[in-house]
Amino acid sequence: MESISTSEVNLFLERKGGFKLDCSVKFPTEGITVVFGESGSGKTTFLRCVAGLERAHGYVHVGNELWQDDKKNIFLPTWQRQLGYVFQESSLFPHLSALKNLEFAIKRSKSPNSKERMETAIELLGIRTLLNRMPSQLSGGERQRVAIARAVATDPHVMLFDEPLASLDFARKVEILPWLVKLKEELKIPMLYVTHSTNEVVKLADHIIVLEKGLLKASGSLQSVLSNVDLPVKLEGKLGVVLRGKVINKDARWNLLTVRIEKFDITVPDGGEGVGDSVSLQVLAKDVSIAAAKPESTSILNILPGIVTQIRQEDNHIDSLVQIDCNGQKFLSLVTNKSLNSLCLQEGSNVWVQFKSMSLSSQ
Ligand SMILES: Nc1ncnc2c1ncn2[C@@H]1O[C@H](COP(=O)(O)OP(=O)(O)OP(=O)(O)O)[C@@H](O)[C@H]1O
Repeated sequence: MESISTSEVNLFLERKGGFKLDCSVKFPTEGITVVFGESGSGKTTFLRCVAGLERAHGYVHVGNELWQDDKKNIFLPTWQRQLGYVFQESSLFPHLSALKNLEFAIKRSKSPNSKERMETAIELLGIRTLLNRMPSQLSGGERQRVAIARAVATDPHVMLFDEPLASLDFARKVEILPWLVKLKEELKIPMLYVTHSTNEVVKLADHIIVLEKGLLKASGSLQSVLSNVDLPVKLEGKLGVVLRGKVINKDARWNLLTVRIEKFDITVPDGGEGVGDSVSLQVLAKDVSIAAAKPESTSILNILPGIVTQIRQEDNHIDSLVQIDCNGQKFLSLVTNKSLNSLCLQEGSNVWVQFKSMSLSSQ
């Protein structure tokens, strides 16, 4: 089949209870596309319709897979869709060891390379030492890693995750996130990932689909959606952007890290990461301030030159949301209209952006 660079999903469904899903969206064929929204916004319904577990009207073309096209009378049942589905609960067979769970899954898959695939899955999720254990002998996080490996072992062309970390405590979530990052880097297949967790969005999302009451509120790259001042998407009620970079230096004296974000470096508190580690950082609009001239003798460690690219007045008539471009990286800053006026800020103004290192959380 011809290779395409964009996936496209158009879904329309109306439930008796009054819920309506009406969403037409495109997203990339690689990386993690997070489906984000409040409880009841239709995230799980969206995923189930993509998988064919529930039937909506529309069109489902993910990666190179055409699974539904109502105009051409195409609707593949779920078992004919080469997908891996990971649920909130691990759903492992309790009477089978981790290994037997994997073997059971590959027996049912159509992949000719199933043995190789299983090896890859075991490696990718780091579960070799867990293979002989029964699910009851695994921690919640380990169970979920085995469940993800089981899905990967079936040689899926698309991975679908429905809040896979929701039933885990914070420590287990933190433990499993790096495995998901590794999975996305190695597998290079489309992954749709349902969550309402800010931490998971910050850490995993390349692209984001935001649903609100069954309707598409926003979609695009994580950067473009979070830095949009016209239709701001809040994570846990907070506006801000996400920076991704690599640790390039550890300053043991002050317990600080230098993180390289493409074309500039920032300083953040040392959370135990090593040089070379990838980190994701959320920078909240309320923690970013703007100066018209380069601040001297300041306690703020992160100071970057930038250009004001957009300004939008907030409804409260007190603040404005300002978008600043710092060498290709967009920031948002919430400033009072009074400051906006006294600094004579307008689109195109050259400014200095500053944010405290302590306002960042590396993960
Ligand atoms: N099987 C079902 N039958 C009828 N209504 C359902 C069913 N499943 C979900 N709904 C309803 O459909 C709407 C969307 O639910 P959905 O589970 O897709 O939302 P969600 O964003 O995934 O929510 P959550 O984050 O709480 O899981 C809700 O109003 C829900 O009550």
